[in-house]
Amino acid sequence: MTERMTEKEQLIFNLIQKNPYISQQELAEALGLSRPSIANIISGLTRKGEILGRAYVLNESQQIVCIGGANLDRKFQVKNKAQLGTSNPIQSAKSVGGVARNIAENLGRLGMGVSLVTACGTDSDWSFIEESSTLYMHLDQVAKIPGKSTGSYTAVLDTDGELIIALADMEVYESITPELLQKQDVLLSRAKCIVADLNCPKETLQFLCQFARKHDRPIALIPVSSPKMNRIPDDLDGIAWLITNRDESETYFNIKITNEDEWKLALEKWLSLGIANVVITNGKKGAMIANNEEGIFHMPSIETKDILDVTGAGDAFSSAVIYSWLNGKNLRDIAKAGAVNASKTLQSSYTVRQDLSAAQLQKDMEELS
Ligand SMILES: Nc1ncnc2c1ncn2[C@@H]1O[C@H](COP(=O)(O)OP(=O)(O)O)[C@@H](O)[C@H]1O
Ligand SMILES: O=c1[nH]cc([C@@H]2O[C@H](COP(=O)(O)O)[C@@H](O)[C@H]2O)c(=O)[nH]1
Repeated sequence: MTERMTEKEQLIFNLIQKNPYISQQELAEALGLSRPSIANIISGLTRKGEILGRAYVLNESQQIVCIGGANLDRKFQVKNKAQLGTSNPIQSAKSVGGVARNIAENLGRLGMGVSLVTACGTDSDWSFIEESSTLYMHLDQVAKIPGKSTGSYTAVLDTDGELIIALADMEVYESITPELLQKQDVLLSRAKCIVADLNCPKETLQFLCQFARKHDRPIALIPVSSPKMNRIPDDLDGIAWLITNRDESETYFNIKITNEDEWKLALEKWLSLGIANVVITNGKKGAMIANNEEGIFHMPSIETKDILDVTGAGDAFSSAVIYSWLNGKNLRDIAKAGAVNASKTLQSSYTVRQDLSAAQLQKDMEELS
């Protein structure tokens, strides 16, 4: 039988119950007792089994908060020339994807503390994503929306692996509203960096950019496809990073990038909108990176043989850029880390390379220079 609590023990017990984070000093002041007597009473409560332990409240300021898509990716590759209007024999594969989730996994594997904020259904697709992601990121802030399907991306490929059609069911991300994110204001206001993909609705991205400005937090925007470029916030002033590919920049500015001068001009256009650092990747042609202090650099792509799967190369690039920037590297090294991580990801059949770690990326950078 448990021993009864004394009157003072009961008072302290009630105060701790109301506020589990109350300090001994605060208890002492509230009850007009000395701090050592509070300590004695607390050990009495512990001995009696009324207090089981003390929780550590972690300062989450080191978290990178990734906001956006967590999809189930399905790949269907036809075995013979594709024929419309009939059934085609295929080989199928499924894996976890979604730009924000892919970046969160890359950063988690690189040893950073990461939280993913997304919306999902209460279905088996989410269980699969959760199981594959949980080792690399916190998933406590995921909003489960009953009746909605978890996001999915389905690619139908021809016999050489070229895309015939991709089908994107991303409706659930309409639930990533400013109201949903307001509930995460503590997490967001302490974030080491906010990374948002354009699966989020425009008003959410506008809210995040304003929030980042108000709380002086760096924010990186990552487009996911050309059609979603109309979600780019109207006011880009003070955005820390925008990492786009050629198509997305062409769509946004309604231009064509056919040579290095046009490529540079597009970077200058982004910088003139007030973004601090910009990247435009261009497949095999590499990437151009720029900011107002260091200028514009071209980082050629790394010659990559034995490409197994192109999915995730862009996300690997973006992740290594954010990681190297947070580690204080200069623009050239940042771009190089991006190119190296993308090249190694192309040689992996996984969307996020399974051998990625901070030490491995460092080794790859030394090998490929
Ligand atoms: N065929 C390739 N060979 C070597 N590197 C590549 C190749 N394709 C892409 N990359 C690397 O991946 C980066 C992103 O590729 P890109 O196709 O521009 O992005 P996304 O996949 O987002 O469309 C490039 O800047 C380059 O470093
Ligand atoms: O509208 C979207 N399309 C595609 C993706 C994701 O983008 C990744 C494919 O990237 P890439 O296009 O770089 O291969 C996949 O994991 C897919 O889930 C996404 O988040 N949103």
